[in-house]
Amino acid sequence: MGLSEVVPAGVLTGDSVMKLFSYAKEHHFAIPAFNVTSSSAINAVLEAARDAKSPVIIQISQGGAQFYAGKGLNNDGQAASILGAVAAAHHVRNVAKTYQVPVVLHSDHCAKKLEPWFVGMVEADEAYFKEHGQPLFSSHMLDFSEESKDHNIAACQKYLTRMAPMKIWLEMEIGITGGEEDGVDNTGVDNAALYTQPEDIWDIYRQLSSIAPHFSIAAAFGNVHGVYKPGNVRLHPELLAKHQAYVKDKLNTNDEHPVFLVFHGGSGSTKDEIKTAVKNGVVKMNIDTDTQYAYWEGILKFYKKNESRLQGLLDSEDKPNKKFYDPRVWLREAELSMKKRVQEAFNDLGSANTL
Ligand SMILES: O=C(CO)COP(=O)(O)O
Ligand SMILES: O=C[C@H](O)COP(=O)(O)O
Ligand SMILES: [Zn+2]
Ligand SMILES: [Zn+2]
Repeated sequence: MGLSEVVPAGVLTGDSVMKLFSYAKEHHFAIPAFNVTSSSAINAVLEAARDAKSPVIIQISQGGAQFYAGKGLNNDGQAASILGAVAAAHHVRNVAKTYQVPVVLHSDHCAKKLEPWFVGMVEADEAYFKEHGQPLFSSHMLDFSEESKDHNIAACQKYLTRMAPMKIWLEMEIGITGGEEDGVDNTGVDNAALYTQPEDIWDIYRQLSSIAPHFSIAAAFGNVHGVYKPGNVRLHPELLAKHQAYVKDKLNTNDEHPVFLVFHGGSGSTKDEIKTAVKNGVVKMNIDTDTQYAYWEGILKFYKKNESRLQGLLDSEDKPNKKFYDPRVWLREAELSMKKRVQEAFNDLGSANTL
């Protein structure tokens, strides 16, 4: 049975999200999550998913959401980031069905200082739920990994309880993703925090599963946002096996992978690292840096190829250059280049041809 018989096309919510992640775990593949900052990037991701016959996760960060609404807007109280996230969500909802792929619509890292952004999105979910019987988003990430473990878990419990009636998925982070995210600079963080312990996973699993089953854990195994010189990042996805075994033992279940795990900092990872992570129950891998670069590279190549036609309104023979500087032309090159990198991720994670 293909995935298209299990979940519908378009934005998934509630039980469908659980069905998708369970199906992925059962069939040993994961779904890539791409950060987007514009409708152009969203369309590129959807086009790639359609052509690769893959489900896909589209996610927006707080900064990405602010950009989506417009950097010219005031972001006091996260107003622009809330507005942008809602606008992006509506764009995805409006077009996803026509691309005929199942889409998980997700919001990325939300540190404590950005909490009003999270609350604003949940309010939008509640309003949408009142009208349509389902939330606006499929899932949200709450990233209180900078706080104490108890504080982190308590915050997740609070929001999971609020989201449970709408069956919104919650992704939480424990341990720390190195590098940078939304102005949180984790470049100098203590090494031990980059690797989560199995006991921590169990504490989280125990305390969240008592509220609702719709949650996943982004456990740190050396992950870093961004791409660095080879050798600088030490990823240990094999550690994830220990988490699964520990929870399996505590639960006394036959399920080899009781925990839904998330892989942050997917860019620059080797095919082997990705394979090992998926083998150990990772169902979602985030990719931003590599697709950002791919998008840019499309423009770079286009510019180099057509440099002489991109210097003014008219060329040296006074012929119009309109066909070269029209944003639909060079942004399309960006989209096609991004599409290629997105499709590479479907292949790496095994989600291609699962529909
Ligand atoms: O984890 C990510 C977004 O949350 C993406 O990380 P990369 O930019 O390293 O791919
Ligand atoms: O958290 C990491 C993602 O790559 C989002 O990045 P951003 O905060 O620069 O939008
Ligand atoms: Zn984080
Ligand atoms: Zn991340």
